[in-house]
Amino acid sequence: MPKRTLEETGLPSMEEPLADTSHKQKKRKSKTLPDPSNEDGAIVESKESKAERKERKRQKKLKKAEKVVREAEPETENAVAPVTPEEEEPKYSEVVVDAKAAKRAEKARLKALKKAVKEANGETVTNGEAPSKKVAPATERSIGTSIGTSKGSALYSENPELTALPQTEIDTFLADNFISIKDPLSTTPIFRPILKFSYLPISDPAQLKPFKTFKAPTPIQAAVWPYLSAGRDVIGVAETGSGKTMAFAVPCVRHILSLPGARNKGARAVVVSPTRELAMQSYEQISILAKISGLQAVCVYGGVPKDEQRRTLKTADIVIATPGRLNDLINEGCADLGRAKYVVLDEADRMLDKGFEEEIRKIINTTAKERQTLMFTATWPESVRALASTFMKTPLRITIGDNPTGDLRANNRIVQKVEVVDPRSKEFRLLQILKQYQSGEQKDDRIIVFALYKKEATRVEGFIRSKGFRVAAIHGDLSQEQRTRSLEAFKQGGTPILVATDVAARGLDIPNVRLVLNLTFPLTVEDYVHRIGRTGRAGKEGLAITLFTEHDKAQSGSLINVLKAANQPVPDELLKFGTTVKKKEHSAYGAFYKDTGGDAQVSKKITFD
Ligand SMILES: Nc1ncnc2c1ncn2[C@@H]1O[C@H](COP(=O)(O)OP(=O)(O)OP(=O)(O)O)[C@@H](O)[C@H]1O
Repeated sequence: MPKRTLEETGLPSMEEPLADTSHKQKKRKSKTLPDPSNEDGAIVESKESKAERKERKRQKKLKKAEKVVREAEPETENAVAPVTPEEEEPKYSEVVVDAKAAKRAEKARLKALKKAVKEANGETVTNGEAPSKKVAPATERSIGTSIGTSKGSALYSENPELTALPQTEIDTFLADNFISIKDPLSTTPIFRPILKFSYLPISDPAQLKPFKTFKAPTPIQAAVWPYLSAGRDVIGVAETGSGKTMAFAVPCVRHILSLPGARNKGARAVVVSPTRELAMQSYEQISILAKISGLQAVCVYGGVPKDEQRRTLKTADIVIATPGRLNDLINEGCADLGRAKYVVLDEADRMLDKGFEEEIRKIINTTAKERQTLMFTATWPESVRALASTFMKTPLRITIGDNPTGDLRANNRIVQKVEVVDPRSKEFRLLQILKQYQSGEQKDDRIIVFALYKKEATRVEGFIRSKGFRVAAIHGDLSQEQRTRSLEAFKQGGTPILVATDVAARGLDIPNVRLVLNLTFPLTVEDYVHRIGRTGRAGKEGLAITLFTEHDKAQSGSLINVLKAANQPVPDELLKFGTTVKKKEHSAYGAFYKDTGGDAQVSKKITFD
């Protein structure tokens, strides 16, 4: 296994101009020769050479510190080649303009190195401050900004008001929201969560505009923003509807703004989404932030002509895309991601699953080597974890919810009802439920009915319409135009019922969906969690009804675990199908089985403003 280099740790490099004193060393030799003007021929040191001796000692110290860092770093399988600075990155020598400033900077660098060494050893660096069990003291946090950053990328310094908050407030926030931060570089969290929008490291207050209707950052936003701002690779796992899009969008814009060079000259960041509709939705949200800062975004997805996408790709700073069309455009030479250093996989477990994995690998291989890679999702099965790490550099995993191991959890504000039914009585029951939830004052309430197959969705849509309900459908047998029209009609309220396949299971953020009805159970329980996550979003309550038949019994164990973890009732008929959980299989990592006995731990409710 290759050893990690110091640059991979994000620590300042010995190769940087300030540390390069080899020319001085040569000079020193010539200056310490006997001085001909000195009669006894003794070696006389000039004032300058004293300074140089100091410099040599300092260099020795630095080397020693670097050695300790190297030895303290764990070996990782996904170690990558040292970062090569890009032409456009600022040269350290340009930043340091005079000798005094250079000295100061060098002193700070040495201090940072020492602290990083201690951190790498798992020691708490207190620097005179009271040590904390949960979040490192402020001085250490600011040192941490240099860890894991790609060269020249934006560094994060904590807002002084946040630094001044008592540690108890931080601890309470972390505990109340079940925020777990697993960092291979530090045993204690380096950064405090950004508890208020005003603590965000942004210079232009106009950038806070999109948040004016929100009370505070959601837990995932608060927890990931500092780390993403510091340039770290992050896996963010948080329940459906908890604001993950803004969690990666805000640091994305900040990252691009921190880069030198002109804007609107091509891709600096790329966000990959599994479905066209989700890509469009993320594009809309990201565009709002981007425009405020004079940045341009483009949405690249299949099923529509390429011309406009080709044209916009030439100038757009942020590319939001589905994998197939993006690869098409890369192959055509119309999408150049060579300077994209901020790479996001949204719905990451889906993107790493069979079918998408190859596409994703191709895309990531065309992005900048020294990129920052982010993965966000509400479900993080073991089957993709090892694969994910091959794309990332010492990633942190930030999990929201009382499942620090990243177990499957549904949103706790969703009431989940499971009815075990005879497959032949499903349509009858569907009709009963629609009548119950779409009568009188409730007639405009939004309901999503999930089917498994495209043909099934077409048939169910026709059946519902024949009973006099206003209904639209979204699935892969429809043209993109029809899909967009259906979704728009559902969002606007013209058709309150939407029949969908799993193309609509993930990510779609449609306000006030009253009920999600699973007419046919999905292929995986992860998909179940995403489907029901279309209701109960942004802190609201939701309802999901699932018709479960004997055909779905292979999933009963996993479903029972999800129900129990969310403190939901488990019908006896469901228990009869058994509690064995078949772990998801990945082509590269195989399957294994686990009998849980259905005793998943019960999770607690997380409050969400
Ligand atoms: N800080 C906040 N406070 C309140 N609402 C927010 C906040 N941030 C985002 N939201 C809103 O929460 C809703 C859900 O956000 P988003 O779609 O990003 O969720 P998500 O976590 O990505 O969900 P999913 O896992 O289903 O993709 C959106 O309507 C968004 O505008």
